Amino acid sequence: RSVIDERIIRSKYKNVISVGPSGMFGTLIGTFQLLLGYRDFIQEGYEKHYGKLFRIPTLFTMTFVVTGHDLLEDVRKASDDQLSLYGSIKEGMQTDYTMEPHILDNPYHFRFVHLSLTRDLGGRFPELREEVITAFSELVPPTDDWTSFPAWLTGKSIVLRVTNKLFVGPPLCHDLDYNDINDTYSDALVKTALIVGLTPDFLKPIVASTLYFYIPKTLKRAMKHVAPLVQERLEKERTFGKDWPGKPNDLLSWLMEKAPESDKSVRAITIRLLATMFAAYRPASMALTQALFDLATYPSYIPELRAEIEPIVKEKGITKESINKMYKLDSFIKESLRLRGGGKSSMPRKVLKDFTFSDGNTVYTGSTIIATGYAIHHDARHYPDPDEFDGFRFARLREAENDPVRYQMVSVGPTYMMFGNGRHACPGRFLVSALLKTMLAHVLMTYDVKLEQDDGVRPPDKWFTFAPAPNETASLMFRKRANLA
Ligand code: HEM
Repeated sequence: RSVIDERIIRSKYKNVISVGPSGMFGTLIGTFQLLLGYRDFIQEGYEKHYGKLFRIPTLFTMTFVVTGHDLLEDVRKASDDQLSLYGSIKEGMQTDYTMEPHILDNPYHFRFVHLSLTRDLGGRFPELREEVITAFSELVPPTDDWTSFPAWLTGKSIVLRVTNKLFVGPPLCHDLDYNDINDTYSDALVKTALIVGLTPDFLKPIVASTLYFYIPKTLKRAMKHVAPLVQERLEKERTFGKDWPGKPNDLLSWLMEKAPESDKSVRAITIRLLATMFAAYRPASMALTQALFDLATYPSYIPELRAEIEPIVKEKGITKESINKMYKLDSFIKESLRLRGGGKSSMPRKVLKDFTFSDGNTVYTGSTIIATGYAIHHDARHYPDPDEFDGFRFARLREAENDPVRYQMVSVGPTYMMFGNGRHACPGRFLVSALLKTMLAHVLMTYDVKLEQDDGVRPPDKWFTFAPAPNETASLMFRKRANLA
């Protein structure tokens, strides 16, 4: 859209509350503030105009922030052809330039998470638990003396390995180079998307091709690992038939079988593998690292968590059923997610058709709307002492209301936005809840954990555009649990 079109569209919005920069120079500044402090406008708007729609202009886009229960419900109920998650990912991740044009016209790879992963979770749990235990024993070997491990790197490595067990299976899920490629690819995507996103449309192809070189390079590296595996599985299929004995139940098999014929090349399959991993491992690694930081920062929770976990594990071991009973642990992790996550910009939706909210405001085609999970999670209307870490907050609510479902980690709603809300709420949350509880239960049973510095100060989060991320450089200390034989 030209700048003139943009100004005409903006004039239609003059009745919607405006927050942040205004006027031509204001919007120019606003664009730079996107990188520097744009998220503060979102917070400011939320605090001043709670329950209303407000807009924040930048040079190339108009972002609308939805606040309060009723407007969030409007978004939840809207159809995909009005408000589109994929449209906003396409724009936010600049997928035409960073992944594959049209990848989000048919994101069939996500259906693996919706259909296969979640449905088979119970049956697959024992192998996942084994992978968690082996990953910890190799990456955090229990020692008699305190040993320091880089928290973010270790958290990422464990999550990549366990998730890749479900995506490509062994031995590739243990391959350090392949796991590193998944990490590098995600990092390259985020950085490239940010720069291309700030570039005017007519320059995007040029800018993308300049920056793009390390995405194809990483893709080629990944294809070198995936190609022989595809070949091997195709040969087995030719020899033993479609359902050959020992056929792995993973994303790779799923893609080889379910991808449209035009997408059966190694390249197309590898892109979908990497794209699914991008959605999965980064938020899951952040959640694990943050929960470990919280365990080390607030050690007073450890005895009560152990008192909950130990008898359950003694009776049944760590199983899908037994982790369901660990509701204090569930509460602890959920509180960590609430306090550290959500993002100032969450649940993004691209407006594909003019959309009128229940308060009468209309947003026009081409705009973007967001909610602000971080502000919601830090709002005293929803959470008393919202900036405090209260590990058993949700466990107490569950007990007080005798409601085993409403306050669990996987339950979504307008006051808990970690996994979004509505038909696009994260389908991986059932897996991630099972994984995080298994990991934390294993850590509590096997190790003592503490901060590297004995000052009780939690390593500060690092903000990247709209969302806080765990401290990347801090380490955590582990040792074999004191009374463990
Ligand atoms: C703590 C970890 C995770 C967090 C915080 C998280 C968060 C989210 C959020 C906020 C959304 C968008 C929801 C919306 O806009 O309404 C989403 C979507 C999605 N997530 Fe997750 N996620 C996590 C882990 C995972 C994992 C492990 C997987 C895969 C195994 C996964 C797969 C997906 C997919 C496929 C979508 C797109 C849903 C759709 O197509 O409708 N996520 N996630």
